Amino acid sequence: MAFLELKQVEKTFFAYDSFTTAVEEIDLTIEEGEFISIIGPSGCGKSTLLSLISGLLLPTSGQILLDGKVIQKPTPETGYMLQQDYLFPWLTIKDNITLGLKTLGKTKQEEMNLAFQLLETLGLSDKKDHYPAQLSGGMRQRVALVRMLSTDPKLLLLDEPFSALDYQTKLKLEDLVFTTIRKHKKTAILVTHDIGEAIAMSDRIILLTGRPGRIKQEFILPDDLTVTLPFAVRGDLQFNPLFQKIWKEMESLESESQGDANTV
Ligand SMILES: Nc1ncnc2c1ncn2[C@@H]1O[C@H](COP(=O)(O)OP(=O)(O)OP(=O)(O)O)[C@@H](O)[C@H]1O
Repeated sequence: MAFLELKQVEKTFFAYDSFTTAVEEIDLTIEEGEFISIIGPSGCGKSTLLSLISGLLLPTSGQILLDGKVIQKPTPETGYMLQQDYLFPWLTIKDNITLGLKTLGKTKQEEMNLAFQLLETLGLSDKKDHYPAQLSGGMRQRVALVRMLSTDPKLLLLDEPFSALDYQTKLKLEDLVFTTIRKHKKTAILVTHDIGEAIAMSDRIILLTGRPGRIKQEFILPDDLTVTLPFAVRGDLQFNPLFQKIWKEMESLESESQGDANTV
């Protein structure tokens, strides 16, 4: 049985006099421990696909199964990390990272240990009594990473988590997120506009067509790159040819993209 399975998934958004099919005919299987990136032209349904996998949205047709069970609503089995950190400004870092645990009724010290261990590993233990506004953008995203992992979800959904950061911080955080996710043997799906980031971080890249997004092509990364830190992958001899190959495919898709919503 596959860890995560998408079967003929379609999502259409209906408005009063129009409809938009964001994704269609999505068949995808992801094994436990895999790191997948989803790339594609702007508006092709990448975020919609993550929302469907998270259970925040339901498919119009088709099915999504996690560990053989149909996903029908958001559950603690799935963690989400977004471009914005959405930390609560009135809570300290400690309270922000333990909020999810408290919501699940996990308030014992041993149930909170993972959160505090992660805070330490990510160099933030001296910030636990600070408020989000006192932290830099990179630190806040590290807190968001801790918050996502502290409830020990099986599946991690990363929706452009580095895109609001400056380039240097982004590269450092890529390494940190990669190491943390691999160390905890999590399955992760990253949505990104950055082909380089997809190559540097994943085992496999899924390229979607323009809207409605369908799977156009899969790129399986060479084994040696998948165990190399993202920053070092960017300097590897295999990086540029891979980048060029995917870039060419992306470029051909940009020109094929459809316009806006269809009118009923
Ligand atoms: N809640 C919604 N209601 C109506 N249409 C929506 C909704 N969410 C997304 N869409 C539409 O679905 C399509 C796909 O949007 P989505 O945000 O998933 O694409 P994306 O690939 O993540 O975009 P980008 O690359 O620009 O971040 C777009 O045409 C968008 O306008």
